Amino acid sequence: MKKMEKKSLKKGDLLQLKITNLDTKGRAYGFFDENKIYVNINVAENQVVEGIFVKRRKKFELIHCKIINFAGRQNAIYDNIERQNGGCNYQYYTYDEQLEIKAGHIKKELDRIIKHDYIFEEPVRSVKPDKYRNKMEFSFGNAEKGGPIILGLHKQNSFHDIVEVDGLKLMDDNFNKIYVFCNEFCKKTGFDFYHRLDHIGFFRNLVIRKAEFTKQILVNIVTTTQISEMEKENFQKEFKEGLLALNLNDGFKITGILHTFNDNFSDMVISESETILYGERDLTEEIFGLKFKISPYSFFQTNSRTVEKLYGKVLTYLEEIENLKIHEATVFDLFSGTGTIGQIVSKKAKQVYGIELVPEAVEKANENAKLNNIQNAHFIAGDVFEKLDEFDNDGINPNILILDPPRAGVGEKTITKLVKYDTKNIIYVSCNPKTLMTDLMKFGEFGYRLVRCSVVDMFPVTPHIEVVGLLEKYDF
Ligand SMILES: C[S@@+](CC[C@H](N)C(=O)[O-])C[C@H]1O[C@@H](n2cnc3c(N)ncnc32)[C@H](O)[C@@H]1O
Repeated sequence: MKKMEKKSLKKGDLLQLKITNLDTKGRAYGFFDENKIYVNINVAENQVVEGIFVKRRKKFELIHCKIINFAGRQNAIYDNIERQNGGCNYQYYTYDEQLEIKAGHIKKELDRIIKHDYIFEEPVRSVKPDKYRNKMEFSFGNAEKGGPIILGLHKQNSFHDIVEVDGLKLMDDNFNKIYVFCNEFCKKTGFDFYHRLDHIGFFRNLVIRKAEFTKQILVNIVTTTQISEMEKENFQKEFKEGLLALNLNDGFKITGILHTFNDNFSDMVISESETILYGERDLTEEIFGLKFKISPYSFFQTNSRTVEKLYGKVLTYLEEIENLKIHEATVFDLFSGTGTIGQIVSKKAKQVYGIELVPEAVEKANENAKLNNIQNAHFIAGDVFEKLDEFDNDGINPNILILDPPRAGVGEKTITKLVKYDTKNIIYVSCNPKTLMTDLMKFGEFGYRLVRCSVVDMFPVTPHIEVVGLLEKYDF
């Protein structure tokens, strides 16, 4: 490898770097003169990358990278080399390697903060290592400033640039067909994409969701209202007809087409108003023998086939808690989304109460409970921290807490409130190891410690992984 003298390493230099490892966020790095240098493409250990050396936010980085030595991993390519998007950080690793590395990261982090014995179980594999996503959210934009409109994902490490993703292996063949159609269709309309800086333009996002087990697909096109009535009618008609003419595989059908309008300045996919162009607005998924209506904007785990393993783990931990008479227990399902965990658990427990921030998800949770003939699960809308007081006022106390917070974690303020229930056990489902660690430390201050945990790989090829932990209160 061509090496540079330490003193000559300066901004703009061309450098060749052998990759040492991937960090917990899936970013690859190597060392040059004992300095850690990150690269801005997806690569694996021992591969050699060539790029331009820069210093950004106190970090050393190589940009405009290309791989010049694949270290025998060339055949493991998961996504197009040039594209580098979709979060496919582990695209050069075999599935076994991915799982080992990701589980290893979690174990290392836990060992850093936990000084007692705990059980770290065998990692739970994703049912499918690719084509597993049940939701894809694309953006309209251009590949480079001034370029023509395209539909795709944001290029890795770029706020503005979009890359086309035909063939991305995170999505299945039906999603790809729909994506390709929409990408071509938008180009033919002659309408521009929404430009964030001057707030002008029409196309914003495309969201495709599916219910894996009932074979339903919802296509949701998100635009501004910057279009005349006549243009809108034509657009909607042709868009709908084009989608319905697609020949989908494996018995899947488009059961809903939605046109969402969003004139908000925020970059999030927000619905200010909607028109249903075809069929149903909601999807209905079936897991654990229960039906779940999912509205276009409510949370649902993105890997449907592995979700039973994740929730199954919660159920197993619950059933195996010593001295918990589960049939007599009141369970709090906090951060409950569409009420999936609460309803699955309700078959075992006496009562289940859920709290969820998104009112539409709560509406669906209660509707789903009715649909499934479940009478002992109730969901309320609001912030967990605030809404717990309502249960207190009604004299409702949990025997066990199940927490499945968003990436931000549970947080100190809410934990301080939760520990007052003095439950012997807490089950914590985490999608973000960083906030899991801070929350575990906080729970630790109140006498709770992790007794066992399991990582469940819901997101192959990406750096993300779910962790299910069982906490127990011990006597000081
Ligand atoms: C990881 S999801 C879990 C959802 C559900 N348990 C499931 O598996 O489908 C986290 C949920 O927490 C909700 N949420 C975020 N912040 C919240 C808060 N402060 N209070 C209540 N719910 C919140 C989100 O809307 C989201 O539905």
